Amino acid sequence: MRLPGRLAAAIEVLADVEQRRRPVSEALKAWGLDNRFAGAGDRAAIGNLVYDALRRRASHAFAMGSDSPRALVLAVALRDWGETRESLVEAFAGDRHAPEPPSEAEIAAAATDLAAAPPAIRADVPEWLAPSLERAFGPDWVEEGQGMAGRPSLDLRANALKASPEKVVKSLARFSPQPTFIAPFGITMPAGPRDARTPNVTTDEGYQKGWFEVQDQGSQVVAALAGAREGEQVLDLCAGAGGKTLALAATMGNRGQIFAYDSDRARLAPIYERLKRNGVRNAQVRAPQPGALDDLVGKMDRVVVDAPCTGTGTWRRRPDTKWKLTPELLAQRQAEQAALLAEAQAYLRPGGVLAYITCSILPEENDDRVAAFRAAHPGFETLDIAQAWRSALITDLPDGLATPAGGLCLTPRRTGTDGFYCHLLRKAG
Ligand SMILES: C[S@@+](CC[C@H](N)C(=O)[O-])C[C@H]1O[C@@H](n2cnc3c(N)ncnc32)[C@H](O)[C@@H]1O
Repeated sequence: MRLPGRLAAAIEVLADVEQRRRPVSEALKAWGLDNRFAGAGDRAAIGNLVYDALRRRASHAFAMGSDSPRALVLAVALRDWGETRESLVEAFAGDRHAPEPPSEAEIAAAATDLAAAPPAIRADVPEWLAPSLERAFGPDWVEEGQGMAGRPSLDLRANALKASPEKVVKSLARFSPQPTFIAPFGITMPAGPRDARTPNVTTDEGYQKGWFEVQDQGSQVVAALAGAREGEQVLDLCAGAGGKTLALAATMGNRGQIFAYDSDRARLAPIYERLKRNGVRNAQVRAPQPGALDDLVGKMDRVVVDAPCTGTGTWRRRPDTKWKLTPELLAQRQAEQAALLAEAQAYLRPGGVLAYITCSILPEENDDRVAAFRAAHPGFETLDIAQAWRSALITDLPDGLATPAGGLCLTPRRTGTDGFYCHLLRKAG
C-alpha cells in the first residue's frame, strides 16, 4: 500500500474506534483481518498513524478546526510526518485507494500556529486535568504534557538470573539496541519516525530462553527502588502478570521468598509461564481466594503495592485512555489505592518497608494518597528517596524528580521513561 491507502485505512480505523467505542488495538486487529492483503509494514504504518492521531488529538483538532478521523489523520501526515502540499498531491495522484485529496483549506489549517491555543490544547491533555498537572509540574506542565504525547521507546530488562545486558544486546544486534541511561539492566530501542516498525523482540531466541523481558525503563527503576534484598520475605500485592515480580526476583538473586498475589485471576494467569521462562525459583503465586494471605500478616520485610491507577504515565503507549479518563474513574482508583495501602501495611513486620508504586503522574493518586495513609497510620515514616536511589541505582538522584511529600516521579520529559511514581514508607519497629 502507498501512503494514501494507509491514510484511508487509518481514517477507517479511527472512525471504528469512535463509533463502536472499542479499544484501538482491537479496531486495528479487526481491520487487519478484514484486509488480509495488507502486509506487516502496512499494518504497522496504519497503527502509527492512528496512535499518533490520538497522542496529539487536541492540538491536531485545534489546528484543523475539526476532530473528525479525516482531520486527525491528515494532521498527522502534515504536522508530524513531514508531508507537504506537494508531496501529498503527488502521492494522491492516480492512487485508487486514496481518500479525497486534502483541500487547500485543510493544508492551510495544518500549518496553524498553536502559540495562542489554550495551554491544555498545547499540552495535548484533557482540560479538566490541567490543574492537577500544574500542581504536579508547576510552570513546566505544558511541556510535560507534550512529552507524554510522543512515541515511546521499546525497553527491555536483561534478566540477571540468566543473562547480562551485553549478551542481550548481542542477541538483538539487528535492532541496534542501546543501554538505558538509568536502569542498570535496561536496554532500549528508540522509536523510529513515521512508519517505522517496532522490533518484534519476543520471537528472538533470547526471549524464549528468558534472557530478557519487555519492561519500560521507568518500571525497572521503580522495581529497583522497592529495594528488595536477597533473603527477604516480600509480598507483591498487585502482581498482575508479574512484571515487577520478575524484576524483584532478579534483584534478590532467587534468594528469599516473593509472594505474588493479585485479586484478578485472569491478570495473574500469565505469571506462571513468565516465572518459568525467567528461571525464577523464589516466587510463590497466591491465587485470589478468601484468606489467601492470612498467614503473611505481620511477617513481611517488604510489601510492594503496584497499585491500580489511571495509567496517565502510559499515555504514550495507550493514548486512547487519555481521552477516556473521567473524574469518576479517577475517584474510583483513589478509593482502591487507599484500601490497598490500608491492607498492605498489615502484612509488614515492625520495621518493614512498604513500596507504593503507580504508573500515574497525578498527585491525587500519588503524594495525596500517601499523605492520607500517613495521617491514618502515624507509625509510618517516609524513607529518603535520594538515598534509596543511590543504593539501588548507584548514581545520585537527578534534580527535580523528588515530589513534595518525599516520593519520586518519573516522566517521559524528565527521564525518557513512562510516568511512574514511587514512595517508600517504613513501619515503626
Ligand atoms: C498496575 S497493575 C499491576 C502490574 C504488575 N505489578 C506488573 O508489574 O506487571 C495493578 C493490579 O492491581 C490489581 N488489583 C486491583 N485491586 C486489587 C486488590 N484489592 N488486591 C490485589 N490486587 C488488586 C489489578 O488486578 C492489577 O493487576
